Amino acid sequence: MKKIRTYNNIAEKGLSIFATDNYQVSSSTEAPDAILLRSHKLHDEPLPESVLAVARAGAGVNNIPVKQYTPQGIVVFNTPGANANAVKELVIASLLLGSRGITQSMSYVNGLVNETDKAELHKKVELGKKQYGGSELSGKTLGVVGLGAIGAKIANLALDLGMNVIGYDPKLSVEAAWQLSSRVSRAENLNSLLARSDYITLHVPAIPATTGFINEEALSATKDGAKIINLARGELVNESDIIAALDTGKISAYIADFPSEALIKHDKVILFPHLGASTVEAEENCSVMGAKQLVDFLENGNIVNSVNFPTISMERTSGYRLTFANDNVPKVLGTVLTLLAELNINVLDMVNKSRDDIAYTIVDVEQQPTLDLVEQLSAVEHVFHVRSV
Ligand SMILES: NC(=O)C1=CN([C@@H]2O[C@H](COP(=O)(O)OP(=O)(O)OC[C@H]3O[C@@H](n4cnc5c(N)ncnc54)[C@H](O)[C@@H]3O)[C@@H](O)[C@H]2O)C=CC1
Ligand SMILES: O=C(O)C(=O)COP(=O)(O)O
Repeated sequence: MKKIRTYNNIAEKGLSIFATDNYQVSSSTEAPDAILLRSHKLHDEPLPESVLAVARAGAGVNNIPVKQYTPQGIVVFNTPGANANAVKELVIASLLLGSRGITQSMSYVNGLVNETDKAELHKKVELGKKQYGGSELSGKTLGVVGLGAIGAKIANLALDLGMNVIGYDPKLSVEAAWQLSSRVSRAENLNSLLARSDYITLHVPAIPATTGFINEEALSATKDGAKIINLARGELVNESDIIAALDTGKISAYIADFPSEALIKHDKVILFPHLGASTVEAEENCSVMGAKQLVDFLENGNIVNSVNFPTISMERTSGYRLTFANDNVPKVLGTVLTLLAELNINVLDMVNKSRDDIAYTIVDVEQQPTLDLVEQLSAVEHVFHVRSV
C-alpha cells in the first residue's frame, strides 16, 4: 500500500487516480511515500524520511525547498500549463478592471442603496457615469514579463483585443516561443518594456532574480500612469516602492491576487484573494496531472515534469526495475553496470539522463533485485536513492 499525503484543496478527479486498492490518500497519513499539494509552504516543516516525491498541483514551486530536497533524491514535480487558461482569463478581467473604473463605480452605486427618491437616484447615477468613464484597451500597449505557459496565452489574446503587445523573457524556451504570435514584439530588456507599456502584466516565477524586481528603479523607468497586474507572486513587487509610485501617480493602478495589509488600504489597488488558478477546470487539470505523474514515478520510476530531476521514462520490458540517482560525475554508471555484471544480473533495457548536478538511471533487469543488491548499489560512490520498483 502506497501512501499519499495531501495539503490544500486537491480536486477529487485527480485523487481518484490513486486506486483505492493500492493507495491510501489523506491529509494526515503518516510516513507518506509522496506529497500532493498546492500553495502550502513546506519550508518550515520537517519532511518525513519516507517521502520520495512532492507534486505541486500548479505552476509555482517557491513553497517547496527544492534545493534542499534534491541531494536527498526527492523528486519535485509541477503541472506546467495546467492552470494557465484560468490565470489568462483573470488577467483579461484585470485589464478591464484597470481600464473602466468598474470596481470603483460599483462601490459608488452600492453607496446609493438608501437613496429612495427616484429622480435623485437618476441624478446621482448620471453623476457617477461622468466620474467613472474609462478608456479602451484597443490601441494601448501591453507589456508581458515572462512568456511561458501563461504569458504566451495572454500575449496572443491581447493582440485579439487590439492591443500592441511587447514581451520580455530572457530565458524563453523554444517550446514557449512556438506558442507565441509573431506579432508580439520583443523587448531587449525589462526597462525597455516598462518604458513603452500602458499595462504591464507579470508572469515569472518567484526566484532570486525576480524577487523584488519591480522596485523603485524599475518603477522610475516605467511609463507615466502605467497600470501593473501581478497574478504571479506578491514577492516580485517591492511593496513600499509600488505604494510610493501609486502615491505620486507614476503608476495609476496595481491589480494583484496577493493582498497585504498595506495594499488593502490603498485606493489605487484592486485585490483578489489568491484566485488566479481557482477554477473547476484548472483545479482538475492540476490534480489529474500531478496524480498521474506521482503514480508513474512511484510505480515505474519514470519522471515527467520535474523541476529538479531530468525527464526520463522507459516502457517496462520486464517485471523487475531498478532506479537510482547519482551525482553527475564520470564512471558511476560504468561502476554500477560492472557490479550488475559481476553478480551475473542481465540488463534488459536501460536509460540514463542528467540535469545539472544530478543523473538518474532506470535499469530493467531479468531477475528480482534482492535487498542485498539494493544495498550494494547504494554503497557505490556518488549513488543515492536506489529503488526497486
Ligand atoms: N496567481 C495564481 O494563482 C497563479 C500564479 N502563477 C505564477 O505564475 C508563474 C508563471 O507561471 P507559468 O507561466 O505557468 O510558468 P512558466 O514556467 O511556463 O513560465 C515562466 C516564464 O518566466 C520566464 N522567466 C524566468 N525568469 C525570468 C526573468 N527574470 N524575466 C523574464 N522572464 C523570466 C521563463 O523563461 C518562463 O518562460 C508561476 O511561477 C507562478 O508563480 C501560476 C499559476 C497560477
Ligand atoms: O500554480 C500556481 O503557481 C499558483 O499560484 C496557484 O496556486 P493555488 O494552487 O491556487 O494555491
